[in-house]
Amino acid sequence: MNALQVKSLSVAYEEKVVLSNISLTIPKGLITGIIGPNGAGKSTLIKAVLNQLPNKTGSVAILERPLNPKDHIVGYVPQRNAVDWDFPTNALDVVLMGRYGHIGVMRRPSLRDKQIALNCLRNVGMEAFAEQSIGQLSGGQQQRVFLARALAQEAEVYFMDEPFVGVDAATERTIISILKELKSQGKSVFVVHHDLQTAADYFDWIVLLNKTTIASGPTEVTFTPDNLQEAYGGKLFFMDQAKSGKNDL
Ligand SMILES: Nc1ncnc2c1ncn2[C@@H]1O[C@H](COP(=O)(O)OP(=O)(O)OP(=O)(O)O)[C@@H](O)[C@H]1O
Repeated sequence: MNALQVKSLSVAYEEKVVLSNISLTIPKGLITGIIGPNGAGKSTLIKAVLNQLPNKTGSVAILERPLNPKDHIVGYVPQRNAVDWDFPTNALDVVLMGRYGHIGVMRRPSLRDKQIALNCLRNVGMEAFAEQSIGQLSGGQQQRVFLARALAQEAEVYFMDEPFVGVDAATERTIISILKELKSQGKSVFVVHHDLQTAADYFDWIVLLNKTTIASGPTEVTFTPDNLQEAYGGKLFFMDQAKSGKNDL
């Protein structure tokens, strides 16, 4: 079964076309990295797949079906800077929002929902911060809370937009081990990622993007100097520089 199938997807913001003729077929049960330079359209691709953008053509299927908001099969972790962290709420309530797909926005969460939410906070090492205002958490702690919210959705396919940005090494390890745990449960995870040094370790499958698809396939096939050169153009360096860490593109 395929986790994601995209056919001839194009997206424009007003007149400006930012994604052109994207076609992808990605099997279920993998951790996929979506990689490309700034402005390549990585976030736009996720938003288009999640039906959040009006101006698109082409088709998208998740687990072989068009996205149906009532299915709750998709979990989303937005970019951290896309979230209003001054919103007056605590960490537990943010995680409970992940349950709304199951309980409905008008109903009160049950004890079981609260237990699931607390469990998810525990999984990301944030149980002790359940009652803390989200605005008072550090960037990495906020990211962990958002990951917990996605876990609370109990989705089948996860889309995460740069979950490793601004987090320390311990948080990064926590996040990657959670992604691997999701994979071991047969779930599929899509991650927008910038760090080429870790990409080959983290991902089973890589989509290289620059306004259109440069490559999509198993990491060992797609993550090659030629494909990276094509995706990053003149901004690219050499693979051995990627390995030495001089890769912050
Ligand atoms: N709401 C918007 N209105 C108009 N243009 C937009 C909007 N959002 C993104 N764009 C443009 O679309 C293009 C793709 O942006 P997008 O954020 O998808 O790229 P990205 O690959 O995720 O970039 P980054 O790595 O910098 O986060 C960029 O040129 C950006 O300026």
